[in-house]
Amino acid sequence: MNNIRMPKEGEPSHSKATIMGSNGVVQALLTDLYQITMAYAYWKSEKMDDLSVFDLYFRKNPFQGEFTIFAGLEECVKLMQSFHFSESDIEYLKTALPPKTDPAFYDYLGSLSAKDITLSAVPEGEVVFPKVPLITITGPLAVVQLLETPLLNLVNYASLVATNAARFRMAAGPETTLLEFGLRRAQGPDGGLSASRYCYLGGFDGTSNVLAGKMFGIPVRGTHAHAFVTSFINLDDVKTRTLRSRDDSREIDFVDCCLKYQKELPAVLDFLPDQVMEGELAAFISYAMAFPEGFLALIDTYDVIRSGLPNFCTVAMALNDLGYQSIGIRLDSGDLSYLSNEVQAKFIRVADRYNLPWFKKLTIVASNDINEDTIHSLNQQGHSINCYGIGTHLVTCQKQPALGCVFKLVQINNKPRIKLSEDVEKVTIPGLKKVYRLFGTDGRALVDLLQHASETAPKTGQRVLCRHPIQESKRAYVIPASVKCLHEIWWDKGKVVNELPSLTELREKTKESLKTIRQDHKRALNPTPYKVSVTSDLYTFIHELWLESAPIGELS
Ligand SMILES: Nc1ncnc2c1ncn2[C@@H]1O[C@H](COP(=O)(O)OP(=O)(O)OP(=O)(O)O)[C@@H](O)[C@H]1O
Ligand SMILES: O=P(O)(O)OC[C@H]1O[C@H](OP(=O)(O)OP(=O)(O)O)[C@H](O)[C@@H]1O
Ligand SMILES: O=C(O)c1cccnc1
Ligand SMILES: [Mg+2]
Repeated sequence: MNNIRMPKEGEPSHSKATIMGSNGVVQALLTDLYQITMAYAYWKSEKMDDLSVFDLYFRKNPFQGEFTIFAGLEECVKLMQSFHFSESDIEYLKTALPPKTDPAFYDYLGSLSAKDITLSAVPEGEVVFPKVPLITITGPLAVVQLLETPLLNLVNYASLVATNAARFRMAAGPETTLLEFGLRRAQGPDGGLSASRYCYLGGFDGTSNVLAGKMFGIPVRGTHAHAFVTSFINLDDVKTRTLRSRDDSREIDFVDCCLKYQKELPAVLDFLPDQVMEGELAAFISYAMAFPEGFLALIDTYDVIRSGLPNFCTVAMALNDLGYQSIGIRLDSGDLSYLSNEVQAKFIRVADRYNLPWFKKLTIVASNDINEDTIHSLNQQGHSINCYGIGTHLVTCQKQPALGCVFKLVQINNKPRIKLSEDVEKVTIPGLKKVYRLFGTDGRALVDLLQHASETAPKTGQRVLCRHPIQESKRAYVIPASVKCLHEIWWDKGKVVNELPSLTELREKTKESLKTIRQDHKRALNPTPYKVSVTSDLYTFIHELWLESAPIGELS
């Protein structure tokens, strides 16, 4: 069945890592040229094996929000598994780098792998905040440098679109079905596939993208388009007229049955039979005969109230005579609040007149350029929509098309490094760190705390001073009711060392993680920023290194 239905318990039938195999485009050459030129210069200066630590993090939450969903980690770990330069990669690089490049560099490149890399990261699907290292990579400088671009590429869009999806989910509420319809508008084929995958992770229920269904086990859902309706001119276009009942006991002339209801229903629905479009009725009959168990009709091709809705009810009642319950309708234009309420009111009339309670619960799908604000506005106005089909705004993240994750060197050969900036928010937090999330007694997250890797972990019930990393006066004592170390190691010594959850598990994780975040951090309008802080020791250390690294100016 291809029509919309609620996902069944246990769907999708998704198996772990094997079918989620990394995208073939993700490979060592999917990097910026400057990573390779830097690798050459590191190699020439014999720095390539310096033990480096890089943090991947973002500085600002997207969509004027105060939270982000971390996504893309599985693909990052898979990149570690596959990272190497093939012979043909190296042949190509010989043409791209200057002719005087030392040929021994190519032998070095050919020998590289991620076997000496350690990747620690926040679990995928966790809610995360600015400045917190989402991923920390430790390993030989040249290799880690080469990983910068693909890692950022894998995390930025995945996290952005997962966050967007989570925001749509929060706007729509937990009971509304959310379907991703974005493939046609996505940024290319890979953008489309990633969108489907990470929108599901962020809380969508299904996708229209069939390849994403096959690759990732996401439930595939869909209705039909206006073309299907406009391709039928009149009832002569219905070639087969008979349909068997659901229990297979009888066969009737389905078109005649529909015409019987077309005569009967005006008394219930107040429509004029001569105003309904015959071609639309023919289209609905044909679709219903193809999918009698899953009939859902797009009713806005001509006129929702005068034609689409009466035609749907006509066909749905005829199907009911044969024991089939229809699924519902889709609206793709007009005032979605008004129209959905009108449709629901008419469904109630039919339900009451024919004593068919399920008619009150038919699915009302709304689509057409829907964004987060539209959903909030519809909620305010009142509506009867119980399913949204969302494409363009969701997958292109039109409200904010990029997340600004960066990848910064924080330590080299055990020496912490700092990158200064005129913009204090851009100053890096030096050194190998640990990240803890401190929770209150209500189970809600209070603050994230960064500290030196060597400091002892904060303890439940013990007061800890949490300082703003930059602003001296901003600090607070926190007594956590519980403490969680946010990072886990996923890749070490050439092996995946942690179980990679299935996509369904990641979706669940996202939902659970969001529950631990206070509502005021998640609200759509002017949300409260969540606090990300550092320990006193780390604060002092940052500021000492800052002063050490900033030359003193002279006024003359
Ligand atoms: N009640 C509503 N409140 C706020 N926004 C709405 C409401 N109903 C629909 N919208 C949004 O308003 C926009 C209307 O789109 P548009 O101006 O293209 O008209 P349309 O109804 O699609 O017309 P058509 O497709 O027939 O040209 C869409 O983005 C839709 O999501
Ligand atoms: O509006 P979106 O959020 O992107 O959702 C997907 C859209 O794609 C389909 O039609 P399409 O936009 O191709 O044509 P239409 O505008 O004429 O309906 C569908 O009817 C939706 O309107
Ligand atoms: O199935 C649908 O209704 C659908 C799929 C993609 C885009 N718009 C609508
Ligand atoms: Mg459209």
